[in-house]
Amino acid sequence: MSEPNSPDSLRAGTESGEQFLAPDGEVVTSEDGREEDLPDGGVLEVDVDLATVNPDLADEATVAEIVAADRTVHAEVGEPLLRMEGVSVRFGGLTALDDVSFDIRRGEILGLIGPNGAGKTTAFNAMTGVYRPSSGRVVFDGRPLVRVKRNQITRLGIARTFQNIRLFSDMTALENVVVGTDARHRTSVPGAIFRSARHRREERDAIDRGMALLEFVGIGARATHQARNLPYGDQRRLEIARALATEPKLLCLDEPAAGFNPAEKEQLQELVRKIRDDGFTVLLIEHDMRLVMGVTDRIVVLEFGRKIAEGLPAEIREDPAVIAAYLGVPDDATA
Ligand SMILES: Nc1ncnc2c1ncn2[C@@H]1O[C@H](COP(=O)(O)OP(=O)(O)OP(=O)(O)O)[C@@H](O)[C@H]1O
Repeated sequence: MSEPNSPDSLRAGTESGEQFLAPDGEVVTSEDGREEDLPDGGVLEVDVDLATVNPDLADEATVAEIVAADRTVHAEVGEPLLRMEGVSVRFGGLTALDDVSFDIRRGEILGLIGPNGAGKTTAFNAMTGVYRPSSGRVVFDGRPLVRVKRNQITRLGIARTFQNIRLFSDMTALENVVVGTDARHRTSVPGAIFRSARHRREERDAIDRGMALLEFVGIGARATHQARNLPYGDQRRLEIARALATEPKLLCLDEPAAGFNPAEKEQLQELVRKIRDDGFTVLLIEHDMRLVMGVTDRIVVLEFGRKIAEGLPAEIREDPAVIAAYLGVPDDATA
């Protein structure tokens, strides 16, 4: 499903009527294409004095340490974190995903590729709780997702970015990220209103972590810029920072390089590697084959809703079924 790539797509909910997960895990409906409201009636007050932000954030190792997720993950590194087990998704008479099985292993960057209409987005939606499989199941960190509501997915540890950038466009970059860290806060609404010591501490931590996240993705200097005024590439980075703010066990990136020039794609590769090296597991759906081949640890290939190949990038590149599926794609795009 191709998406517009202009900054105009910054406005949330441009896919009319579609529901999506807000950073606090609530389901937000944006039927009329307007920006979504603040979660929980605007409890959030982010009034940031950057002078108070941790000076240690100039140090890359400290930044990486703050950004790393503080979560218990049951899967060991290299073991399956998410399992697609014989998943089929049907829309009326159309089988968009047909008995598809594969694993995403903890600590890897898995690429999910395939020609247009192959079922990538459908698979992505099945594993992020947007679609319930017609048959088969998705198991995430040992827990079947069958009865999990969409608004629990973020809390369970799956974060995603969208083909169509979705940010709080009137908020600053830092505020956008702090909203994401807020998804993991434990303070009650009364706690927030009376600004309890715990709430103040959480707020300070959230701002520290928010700044670290912005540094991590390379836009620390733009912390106080309104999201709508950021260059397109920085908006994409901000989306990734916001997803990381929820401390996900699995980060799903849906065509993060859409609209990027070659230099930006190169930088994105570096960022995705850095995210993996910081202990996150990454699923990458991406059309740009050069980027996919250059950054992923393993690749799963779909065609007409079926898995036709799975393996290391070098194996996938040589796979006759994959080559046949991509016939017509110019050589330089697959190099
Ligand atoms: N909500 C829907 N209702 C009906 N058909 C759908 C729906 N979503 C996807 N499809 C169909 O399912 C098939 C797989 O679509 P999907 O978007 O998952 O493919 P994709 O690999 O992500 O494609 P692209 O690379 O173009 O984004 C296509 O034939 C598509 O038209």
